[in-house]
Amino acid sequence: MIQRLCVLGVGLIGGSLALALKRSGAVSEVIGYEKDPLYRAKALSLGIIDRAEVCLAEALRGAEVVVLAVPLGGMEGLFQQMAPHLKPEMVVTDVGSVKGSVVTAARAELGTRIVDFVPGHPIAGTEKSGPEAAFSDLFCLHKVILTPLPENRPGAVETVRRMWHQAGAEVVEISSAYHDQVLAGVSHLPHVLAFVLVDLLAKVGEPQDTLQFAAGGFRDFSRIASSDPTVWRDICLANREPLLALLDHFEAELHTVGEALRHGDGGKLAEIFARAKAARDTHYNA
Ligand SMILES: NC(=O)C1=CN([C@@H]2O[C@H](COP(=O)(O)OP(=O)(O)OC[C@H]3O[C@@H](n4cnc5c(N)ncnc54)[C@H](O)[C@@H]3O)[C@@H](O)[C@H]2O)C=CC1
Ligand SMILES: O=C(O)C(=O)Cc1ccc(O)cc1
Repeated sequence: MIQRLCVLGVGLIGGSLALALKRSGAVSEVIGYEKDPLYRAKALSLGIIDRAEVCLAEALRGAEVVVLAVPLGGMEGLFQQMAPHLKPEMVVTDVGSVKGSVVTAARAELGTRIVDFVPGHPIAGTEKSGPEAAFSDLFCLHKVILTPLPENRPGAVETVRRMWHQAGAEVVEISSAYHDQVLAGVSHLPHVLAFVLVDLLAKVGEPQDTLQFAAGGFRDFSRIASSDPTVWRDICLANREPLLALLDHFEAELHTVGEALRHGDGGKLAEIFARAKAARDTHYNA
């Protein structure tokens, strides 16, 4: 049982974690540190947090576990501001979608307290944001990736592992470098593609005219283009190297498709489409 949890950034992910832990009885009290006054009030009225603090030192006081749940661009500043207020045995974790940049910032700012910072990333979310979008089931049966550091105190890793387990998630551990490479492919590039396609369609015609003719496939593919632009700007910048490498690769593959179309090469198109269908079916329909 966590006696006091401090959530920095009470939006979709921070809010959902607080609700999940409250529902399972895994936390006694949740303190919220949230920069947006409207979100602060909403999180209180929805019962996501028990107390809102506008002073970071006050928010951290007496917390057993601190969770950074702000967009990636805000992580380094928070590490810097929180460092003087961290007490021994206070466990700190984050939910950022990129791990290398968060680990670099934590190492730069936390000094010896790095032993109790355990990087994390729930592989669950939606295209919505803010406390009103939070719900207690979000992490049920979803994976949470931890990328523990060699410096970590084993007890700190165990505390974070137990917290996510109590929120309903399955916890796995991998390295932060591998995490960032894999997530560039299964999450970051797909979001970029969805944003770019919807932007392109919006530029060439009035969306209300053209989207009325879209079927379910377009709705499925484009849903993530409704995600928060700040959150996604930060993710792309934080993971720019793996994302750029993959984008180059993707451009080359698109060029191959373009050439096949230009030459009426149906065999090539069918070969690519069949390989993709087999890979997806094997994973989802197994
Ligand atoms: N959206 C998603 O589906 C997922 C997001 N993540 C990660 O979770 C983190 C949060 O994302 P969301 O919950 O989606 O965003 P969100 O926009 O719903 O929540 C972020 C909250 O942090 C607050 N905030 C921003 N800067 C702050 C600061 N310096 N101090 C205090 N509060 C601050 C915002 O006002 C907002 O309420 C991001 O790092 C993102 O990469 C991880 C998994 C899934
Ligand atoms: O909306 C969706 O389906 C997502 O893909 C949510 C999501 C967004 C960011 C993450 O780091 C993890 C999951």
